[in-house]
Amino acid sequence: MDDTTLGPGFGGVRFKAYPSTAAAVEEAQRLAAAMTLKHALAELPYGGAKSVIIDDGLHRDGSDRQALVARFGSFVARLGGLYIPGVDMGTTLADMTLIAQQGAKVYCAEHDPAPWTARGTYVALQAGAAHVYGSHDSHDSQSSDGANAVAGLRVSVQGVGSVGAALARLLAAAGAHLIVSDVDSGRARQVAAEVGGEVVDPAQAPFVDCDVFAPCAVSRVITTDGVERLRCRVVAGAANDPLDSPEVAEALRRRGVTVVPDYVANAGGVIHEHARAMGWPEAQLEDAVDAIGPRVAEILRAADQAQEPPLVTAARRGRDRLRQSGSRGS
Ligand SMILES: NC(=O)c1ccc[n+]([C@@H]2O[C@H](COP(=O)([O-])OP(=O)(O)OC[C@H]3O[C@@H](n4cnc5c(N)ncnc54)[C@H](O)[C@@H]3O)[C@@H](O)[C@H]2O)c1
Repeated sequence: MDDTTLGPGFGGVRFKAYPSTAAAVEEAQRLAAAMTLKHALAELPYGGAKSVIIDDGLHRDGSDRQALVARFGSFVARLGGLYIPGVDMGTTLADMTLIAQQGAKVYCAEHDPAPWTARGTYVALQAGAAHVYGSHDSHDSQSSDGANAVAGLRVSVQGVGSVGAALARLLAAAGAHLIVSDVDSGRARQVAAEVGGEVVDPAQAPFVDCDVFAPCAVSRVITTDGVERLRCRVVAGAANDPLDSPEVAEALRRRGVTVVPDYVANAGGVIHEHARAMGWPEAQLEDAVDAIGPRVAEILRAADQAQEPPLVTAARRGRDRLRQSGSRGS
């Protein structure tokens, strides 16, 4: 749990192997802090939280996995609604149902948020591409028309799971050239065939010759050492926490690489969950997710003006919202 100023902590459950328990805890803390900012910037009534289940290789499938997820669910139930879990890398809708069966409130048990996360990431990527490369529509440099902003660009998508594959399809339909990668090489080949793209080694995904790098898998994929090796001018993807440190954000800015803040780009999924819980009509949900595009464009312009990384601008705006909301509540 990071912050509950705006409401109960809401954030996904990540099921993944870690080099140590400390590394798992650190990742959960960093991701929870990003969830706080994500909800604040998307104007949602939730706090920031995240959880990880450490994959020890013994509980990946079948009844062993079910027992582990159920145990996790009992723990969440004891928190009495303070934490609302949802899906994240490595967890499924079935896992959320199992957690709910232990008495916990969950999101994502009935509807997969991934298509909405992909849609939001897509409009965020368009906004990043329009900001750096301009829109192909000369009348409106802030055009939200994806075909105009991304047509002809080379986009490297790292991780073509639920979100990455959907994003790749949207980009291909808009005329982008796709370079796809995944540690599951069969999946990478399948998606590449579908979108008419090429496959590269996942470790090389950030460094291939491309205009946009879209991290859609694990966290902290761009490190200080990697900054000089990037060839794109835009980083915009769904992966949470893609930069290794704040220093990397500043180094990228100095190098002329625009990083679209991850927690602004990938908010489509949480907006979708809130919309379902509130019974919003489809058009209201679509509008709220598509509003990510103009929000990103605005943050990028403000960051340029302030000569700071967009992540710094976005974090300040998120904290301002928390402060305003905290003082209204007191
Ligand atoms: N699902 C959502 O709605 C949602 C919402 C917000 C943020 N995100 C973030 O987006 C990212 C992807 O989420 P997802 O739901 O698509 O997960 P997923 O588990 O469906 O897909 C992840 C994919 O990445 C691949 N992968 C794992 N490690 C990799 C590596 N080192 N290099 C390349 N590929 C690798 C996996 O094989 C898999 O195909 C995660 O960082 C997640 O936290 C997802």
